Amino acid sequence: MVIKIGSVFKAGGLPQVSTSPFTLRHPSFHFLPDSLAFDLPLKPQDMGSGEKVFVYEDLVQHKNRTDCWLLISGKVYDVTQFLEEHPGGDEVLLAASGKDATDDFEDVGHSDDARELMKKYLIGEVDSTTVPLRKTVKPLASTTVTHQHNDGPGILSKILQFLVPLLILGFAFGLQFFGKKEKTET
Ligand code: HEM
Repeated sequence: MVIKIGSVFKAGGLPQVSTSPFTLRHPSFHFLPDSLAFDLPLKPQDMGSGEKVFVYEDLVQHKNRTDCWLLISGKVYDVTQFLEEHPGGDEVLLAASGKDATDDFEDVGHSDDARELMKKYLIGEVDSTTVPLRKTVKPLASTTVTHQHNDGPGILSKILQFLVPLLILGFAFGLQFFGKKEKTET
């Protein structure tokens, strides 16, 4: 039976770690008598700096004007008090809550001051194993179409432009030649 050190359990909707600073008691094994219950030794760095560890699903419950959390680069920020002050407006923050907002945040190109300010709202981090993978795959159709435009029809139409007049010319000469031949025979 393997337990990942640093895994999170929820009690009353909130993730919890055991009260002892370097141990974590997993509730999945609550059926074990206390004498058999095991505490996993945790190194201080596993605990972070006393920050809470959340699961990704927790974010869904904090995406409104009175309770707004952001997930940026694995860290969770409670920006409820910052909504009104945010220079980019509250709407963008609300739209970026309830999901991984890393790309939204980075796309804006926030200043160093903004990154410093973030620390004020940091409340914990998210268990990375609970975060869905980000989709970065480009649609296949667009690459195929570009490819076809460059090679396929381009070359084919050039060949046809050259061949069609030649064929018409050959056909005309052929008709003339056979027409003359028939006349001389009669
Ligand atoms: C804790 C999180 C955040 C903090 C502390 C923060 C802070 C700031 C600050 C200080 C600025 C002023 C410009 C600068 O110094 O870079 C700013 C601008 C802006 N932020 Fe944020 N921001 C946060 C998250 C986000 C997120 C998730 C978005 C989502 C798209 C966002 C969108 C914007 C936009 C659109 C602007 C305006 C940029 C402009 O007008 O040039 N911010 N933010």
